Amino acid sequence: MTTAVTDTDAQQPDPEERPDAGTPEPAGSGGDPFDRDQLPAPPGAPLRLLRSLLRPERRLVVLASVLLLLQQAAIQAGPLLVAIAIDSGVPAALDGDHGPLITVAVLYAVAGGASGVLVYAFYRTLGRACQGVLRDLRGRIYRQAQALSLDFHDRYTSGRMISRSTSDVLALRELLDEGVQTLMTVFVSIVYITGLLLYMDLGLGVATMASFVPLYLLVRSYRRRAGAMFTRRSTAIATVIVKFNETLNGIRPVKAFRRERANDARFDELNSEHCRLNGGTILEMARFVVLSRLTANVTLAAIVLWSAYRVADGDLELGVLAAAALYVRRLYDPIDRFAMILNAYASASASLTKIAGLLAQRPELAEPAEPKELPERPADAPGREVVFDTVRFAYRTGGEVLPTFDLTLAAGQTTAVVGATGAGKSTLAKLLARFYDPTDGRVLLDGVDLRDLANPELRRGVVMVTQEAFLFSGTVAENIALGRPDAPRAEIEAAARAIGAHEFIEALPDGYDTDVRKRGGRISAGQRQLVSFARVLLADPAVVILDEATSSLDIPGERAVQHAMETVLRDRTALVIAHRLSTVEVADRVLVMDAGRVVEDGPPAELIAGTGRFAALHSAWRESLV
Ligand SMILES: Nc1ncnc2c1ncn2[C@@H]1O[C@H](COP(=O)(O)OP(=O)(O)OP(=O)(O)O)[C@@H](O)[C@H]1O
Repeated sequence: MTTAVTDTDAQQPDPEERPDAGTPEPAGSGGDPFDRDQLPAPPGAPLRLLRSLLRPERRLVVLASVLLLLQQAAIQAGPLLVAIAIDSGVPAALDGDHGPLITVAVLYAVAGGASGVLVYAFYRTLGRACQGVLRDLRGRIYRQAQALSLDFHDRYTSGRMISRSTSDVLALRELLDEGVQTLMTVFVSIVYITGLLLYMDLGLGVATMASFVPLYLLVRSYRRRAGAMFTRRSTAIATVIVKFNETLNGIRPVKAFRRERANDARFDELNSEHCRLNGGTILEMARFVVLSRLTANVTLAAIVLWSAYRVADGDLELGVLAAAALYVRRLYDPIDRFAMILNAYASASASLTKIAGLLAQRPELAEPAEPKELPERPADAPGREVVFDTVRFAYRTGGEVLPTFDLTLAAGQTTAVVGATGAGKSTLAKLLARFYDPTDGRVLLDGVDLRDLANPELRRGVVMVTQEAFLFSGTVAENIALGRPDAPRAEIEAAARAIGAHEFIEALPDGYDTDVRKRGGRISAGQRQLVSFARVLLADPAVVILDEATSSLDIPGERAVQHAMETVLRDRTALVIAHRLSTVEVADRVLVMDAGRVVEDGPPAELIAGTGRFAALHSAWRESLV
């Protein structure tokens, strides 16, 4: 994949968009899935994703399960010991034999202590496994974000991507941090308690099991009602994040056009929608808590009453009644937390579905299975030949931009491309940089199709410098060495010197080691361009594509950039989207584009001497300079 040495796209505001807050459609229900917050994923993808995330942590999960089984065995022994104390210990003590009662008391204390230690070990072990899952998931989303093509990003927008890696991962974290532990504990305790009740008294065990039926129905209805709400809530929060991100990305136009009030109003609307949906989920939860508590209390009362009559009839021992009351209470105790867990589960499963949809996208610009090598070239060879061979291209979301395009750029030649806005200049450059693949035809570098080149080979071959030189966090030296991170300092400095950036870099607080994002490391637009040119010089690609900045710099700044640009273009094949007369004048060849076609092509002097569009453009340019 071609390296964009400087990247403006990351800073461009997203197009205005509104991912259907509150009205989610199921995936695959027609229309462009990119208009919705949820991309379609193959059936069962969320579950497969979860399994694949858990697989590397399976040892920890098994260990945690064993610890939980032991801990629950210890804690659930309590009521049984109480029953033994009441039914055997107390009568023996009344007869003067205190042994059984003391033994039971000691066992109770030991079980309590062991349960404490085991629960700590269980939380620690499962916590480690969950952290591993989340780390893996964040890594996958990040790698996927980088792997997917520009075409994907144009449509998906960075706000949604951020929402996937923040609020959606957070939803999963909430489930994993607490929910899973509670869920496992509840499940194991149900098994133990039911088993113990059945062991102590068959009738009690069966009655308790029967009481699960209404609870199960309640849980099922809650899940059904809350599930849809959670999907809508998670879409609504994604919309809030998208809006926030868009405003921050476009903070300059926001200020320039005084959009603050209008943005506030729109943000309030989205924020309120999220709050409304959040309120709805809370109400659902309250309903569930009330109904489930009612069911639990009625069941408990019924079981105690029935058991009391059986004790009175001599059919049941008093100790067993006490133990049964304790067990049934324990059984229903986590019911409140259960609602929270179900919430966390619904929220996490909505998020997991969205993440699975994103991860299911296949990068369109895949690396070739059998990459080809570029032909050897002498060290002093001036670049490589570029051929657009019957290329046609249409963006996914628009009509054809380049209808059947043929063009050869000779090795070492600098070609300036000019033309009206929307003529297709940037599209041409992006095809050469392999940000996109042609819809039809081929782009060849020294006779090799760009699609057949492995990423490192392509990176050595073609580099594109976009308009606003983007600096990544890190030092100036690291920024220059972006295309060759292992370059020695001497070479980094040599590149900076050749470009004319050395002096200003030396004048920074820490010279080449100045962090560009820290105080004192602020670098002007012209200086950023010089750094990005030094980057290209150090990466030394055979072909360089330059999208010249339209913003005018001051005259000394412009001269410095012009000089640096000439250094970068020397001895390579260059395609420059030119906005300055001085650039066009140093080119070997000028292409005038109109509606995706080359309408004039020739050396600048020849075109200027003619009567075509470039001659007219050129004289208008000259007049504007006078
Ligand atoms: N990501 C995209 N998705 C859909 N259509 C696009 C996309 N980018 C550009 N286009 C369309 O392709 C056509 C050519 O655009 P392109 O950016 O190549 O023109 P340009 O000559 O570079 O214009 P400018 O000088 O304004 O940058 C335009 O009609 C534009 O609307």
